[in-house]
Parts: sequence; C-alpha cells; structure tokens
Amino acid sequence: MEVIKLDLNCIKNTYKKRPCDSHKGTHGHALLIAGSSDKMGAAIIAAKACLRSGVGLLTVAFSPENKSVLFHSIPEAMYANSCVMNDLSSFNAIGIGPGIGVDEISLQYIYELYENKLPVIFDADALNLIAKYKVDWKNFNFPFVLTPHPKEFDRLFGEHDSESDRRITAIQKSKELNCVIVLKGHKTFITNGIQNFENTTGNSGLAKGGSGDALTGMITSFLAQGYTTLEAAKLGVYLHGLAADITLQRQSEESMLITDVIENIGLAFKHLHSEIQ
Ligand SMILES: NC(=O)C1=CN([C@@H]2O[C@H](COP(=O)(O)OP(=O)(O)OC[C@H]3O[C@@H](n4cnc5c(N)ncnc54)[C@H](OP(=O)(O)O)[C@@H]3O)[C@@H](O)[C@H]2O)[C@@H](O)CC1
Ligand SMILES: Nc1ncnc2c1ncn2[C@@H]1O[C@H](COP(=O)(O)OP(=O)(O)O)[C@@H](O)[C@H]1O
Ligand SMILES: [Mg+2]
Repeated sequence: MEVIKLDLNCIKNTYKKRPCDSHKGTHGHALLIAGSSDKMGAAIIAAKACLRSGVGLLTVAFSPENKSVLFHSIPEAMYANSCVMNDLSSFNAIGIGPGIGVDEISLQYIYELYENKLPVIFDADALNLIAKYKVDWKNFNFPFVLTPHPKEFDRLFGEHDSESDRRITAIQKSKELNCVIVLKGHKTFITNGIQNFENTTGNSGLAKGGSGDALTGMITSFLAQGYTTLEAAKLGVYLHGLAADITLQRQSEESMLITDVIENIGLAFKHLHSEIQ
C-alpha cells in the first residue's frame, strides 16, 4: 500500500489563494447540523472552526431552544431549524453529526439528505446513526466524506484488531462507496480508494473531547469553498494538526483546549502563506 506523507509540500499544491477582489458569495455558504441540548459545545466548536477556515457564510441547524447559546457565542453564524432541509439550494456544502445524538429525530436529517446533491461530511453521531439504523449507502448519491475515529469506524464496518487492518478496510470501503474516508488518530489516514495519505501534523493535546468536532467544521468550510472531497479532507486534517502544533508555543499538551487550537487556525494559514510566496 503506497501512503503519501501529508506534509507542507503536499498541501501547497492543494491550497488555493483567496482572490483579493472576492466577496462572501465567492467563499460559499456552509450548513452545519450539530449540537443538542446537552451537546451545544460540539455545535459551537464546529461552527467556530468552520468560520475560522474561510467560509463566506455559515448557517447552523439544531433544536430552537438552544438558539440564544449560539448567538451569544458566535454572532457571525446564522441559525436554522429542521425546516432548512426542505430547501438546500442556498448552500454549497453540509457538515452533519457533532453532538446531534442518535435518536429518530436526528435520523430524519440523514433521510432528508437522500435527494441532495451537495457534498456532505458525516462525523460523530451521523456515523453512529448510519451504523445504528443500518442506513443504506446506496441512498448517498452525492460526494461525501466520512471522518470516523477507530471506534466509530468499527461501528460502521465491523470490529478490527489493528490500525493497519482498518486502513485496508478504509481503502476498500472508500472505493466501494465512492467516498473519502478520514480514519482519525495519532497519524490520521485519508483515502479515496486510489490515493492514500498519512498526516504529519498534530499532537496529543488533541486527545480531548471536541477536537474532532473542530475538524468537521474545518472540512465543511473547505467543501463549501469549492474544494473537492479529497482536497477538503487533506487541507482540514493538515491545518487542524498544524494549528495544534502552533498552540504548543503557549500551551502544553495537557493544558491545550480545542478553543486555543481554533484561535490558532489563523497562524496555521499564515505559515502556509509564507511558504507559498
Ligand atoms: N463539548 C461537547 O458538546 C462535546 C460533544 N461531543 C459529541 O458527543 C457525541 C458522542 O461523543 P462521545 O465522546 O460521547 O462518544 P464517542 O466519540 O463515540 O466515543 C466513545 C468511546 O469511543 C472510544 N474512542 C473514542 N475515540 C477513540 C480512539 N481514537 N481510539 C479508540 N477508541 C476511541 C472511547 O472508548 P474507550 O477507549 O474509553 O473504551 C470513547 O469513550 C459526538 O456527537 C461528539 O461529537 C464530543 O466531541 C465531546 C465534546
Ligand atoms: N495523540 C494524538 N495525536 C494527534 N492527533 C490526535 C491525537 N489524539 C486525537 N487526535 C486528533 O483529534 C481528533 C479527535 O477526534 P474525535 O475522536 O472525533 O474527538 P471528539 O469527537 O471528542 O471531537 C482527531 O482529528 C484526531 O486525529
Ligand atoms: Mg468525534
């Protein structure tokens, strides 16, 4: 199995510079379906990371009783309830899963994606819903990215004894399902069934609740900006890890919060810009 190192050189060819005469419409409108009454943190983390990654507009959909929490934390984001699924024409990409829970109300969001043509990233409880209710992959006739951690991966594709076995299954499944799989971990593995990448950034400061939710926001942002599923996965994973590595300049692996990492996404972009000029 050939595995390409996901390093600065690889990312330099993927990243597209932001045109100086752009406007918010140029950079896409993302829809994030995230959060629930006891997991609003997941929605806020994903939304902040999405906005810090360059998207033009962001709408977050979740239960209406939590509306004010979002407005107070992120005034830049807009809010929608579940009716948003009736007309997705104003969006460019969808991220679904962080903190939504695995009940039948959340499952409805997955069903409502079936007719959709936009690119989608499925994470966290969206993956758990697909596994729990045995959702048929044949209903997904749009480009998509799956971002499981090893336990979520096994819930979807069966138990595995090792990381190398999971990588083999990830390659097979991404080919079979025509999607990109991001198998998260210390050295996150990305595959589209043809090319495979292993990330070179990130540290154990990310081994904390919420880190994956931030990655979902970042990949959703890149999809909305017009990057392909593979490009968005590569950019998201690399910059998420790089922002965490930059965070080590002021924090330790122990003290680092995902909020600190999100604040350093800007420095991660700046590092990329300095290498491109
Ligand atoms: N602030 C918020 O609102 C937050 C909201 N969140 C949201 O909550 C939802 C459910 O998330 P969750 O953490 O409760 O369940 P889940 O991710 O399935 O983990 C369950 C068990 O799986 C295992 N496991 C995990 N990673 C592993 C690995 N790399 N390698 C191996 N095993 C691994 C580990 O099991 P253990 O090793 O302890 O046996 C772990 O205890 C989800 O939607 C998420 O987005 C969270 O992001 C937190 C912040
Ligand atoms: N030791 C580590 N080294 C590098 N990256 C890590 C490490 N531990 C976790 N991560 C990264 O942190 C994120 C964790 O995602 P996930 O398990 O979904 O967390 P959560 O659901 O709590 O947000 C992944 O992107 C993973 O690659
Ligand atoms: Mg997660």
